[in-house]
Amino acid sequence: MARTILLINGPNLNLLGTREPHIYGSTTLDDVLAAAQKQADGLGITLHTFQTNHEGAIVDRIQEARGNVDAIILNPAGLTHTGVTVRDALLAVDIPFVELHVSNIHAREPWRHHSYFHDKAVGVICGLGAYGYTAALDFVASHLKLEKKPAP
Ligand SMILES: O=C1C[C@@](O)(C(=O)O)C[C@@H](O)[C@@H]1O
Repeated sequence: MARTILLINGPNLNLLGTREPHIYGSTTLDDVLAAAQKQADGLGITLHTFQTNHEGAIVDRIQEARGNVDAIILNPAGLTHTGVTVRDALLAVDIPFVELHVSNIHAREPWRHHSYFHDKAVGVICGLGAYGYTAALDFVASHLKLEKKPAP
């Protein structure tokens, strides 16, 4: 069972709730994070959250997580379709992660169908709206079986 979880939200997700609400809904990122924190408290786990509009900052945050985070929940946002460096960082630190999208990327433009993460993710959640964050946290906290890894 994962004890410390890092939730990362990529570019433009700071605008969740006001950004294209017909696609992403009206729940704000603050709402999502408050609900996730409450859920984590109930599950008895530590939740760290991080949002940035900068790819390199995500790489830095993933590197910092090495050795002190059990699992990552990642909404890579637009970097889903371009983010080789974020993929490389996840593989480098070897922390299991769930890929999450608020919208169903497979029902959208063809270029959104490709993800640089899906083949390495433990699982992919997409199209469940803000509930996807609840589902991801519940899965990671309660169901993800973690193998003990030797310290780097
Ligand atoms: O910014 C985003 C958000 C997204 O990751 C989602 O949560 O549905 C889907 C991406 O294609 C898009 O670029």
